[in-house]
Amino acid sequence: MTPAIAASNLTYSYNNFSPPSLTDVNIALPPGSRTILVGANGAGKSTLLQLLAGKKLVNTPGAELTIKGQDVFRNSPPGVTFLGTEWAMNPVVRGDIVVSAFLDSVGGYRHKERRDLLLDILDVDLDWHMHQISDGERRRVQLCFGLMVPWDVLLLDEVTVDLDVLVRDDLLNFLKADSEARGATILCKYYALYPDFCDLTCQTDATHIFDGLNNFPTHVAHMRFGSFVTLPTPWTPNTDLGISLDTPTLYKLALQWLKEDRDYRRELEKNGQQVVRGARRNPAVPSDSETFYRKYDYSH
Ligand SMILES: Nc1ncnc2c1ncn2[C@@H]1O[C@H](COP(=O)(O)OP(=O)(O)OP(=O)(O)O)[C@@H](O)[C@H]1O
Repeated sequence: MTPAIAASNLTYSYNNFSPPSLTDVNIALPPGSRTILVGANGAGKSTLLQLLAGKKLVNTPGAELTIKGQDVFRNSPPGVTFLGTEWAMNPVVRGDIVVSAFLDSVGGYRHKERRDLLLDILDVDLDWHMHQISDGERRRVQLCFGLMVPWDVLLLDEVTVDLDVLVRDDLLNFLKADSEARGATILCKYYALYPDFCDLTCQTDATHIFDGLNNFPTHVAHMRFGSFVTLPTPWTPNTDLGISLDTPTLYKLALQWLKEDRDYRRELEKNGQQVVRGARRNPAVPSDSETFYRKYDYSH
């Protein structure tokens, strides 16, 4: 079966001076899967999503990046939706335009049923003026606009971050049901802004009132320094991912992976293979600002 999303021999650098942001990435995601990418800040998650969306050209010899079997840059496949945060910065969507007029102007009438369902889920007021709403409200309008056209592959980069918890949960349930009903594929970043509802509502087992993020993915994957430490792997709360979790939830898994990332990085720092992060605490060495400002000190 042709994978919905595939990358092979993918190495990518933003410029010639810095190390690659992705190194030899090889993944294949089946149609209908919902994969969550876990990894520390800077691991390469957004870079991968943007490359898959065809927003940047990969020019490494031998690298291949396909969606539904088609090259994402040279032969852009139809039915791919990428939703990223930069949309909200666009002056057009911050202008004095009423939401109903905005949605009409982008063809909302062609997808009435999905548009209306999304308007309800995302709790959007059609009379809002785009320049007078909060970031989270603007994000809801973006999601309504971006998701009303049925997609085969959905690439989500951080767009659920500023939704309130209830709207986020309803949206995840919609996305899961939609992907199951149409066999559509989702790839997104994991954001641990708050624990899964499962963690909040019960301590001992996985039965809970809300589905939350825990039941959303079919696959989870772990990225570190531009590579996959764990390739996309089928996820159920009982999945054996080589870690011991008494009540495995996505939140606990992500926390454990991120701790491993930090330990790994600190080990590299100790061995001099990585620039040391955090404050510089050697008192014998004045900081740059101290050296500069000492000459202005009154006591001198
Ligand atoms: N425009 C850019 N120019 C140069 N390097 C970049 C640029 N954008 C990202 N990088 C580098 O690429 C690496 C991967 O960044 P990326 O944004 O893909 O990480 P991420 O996993 O999505 O991080 P986060 O969770 O913080 O959003 C980082 O080391 C980052 O410094």
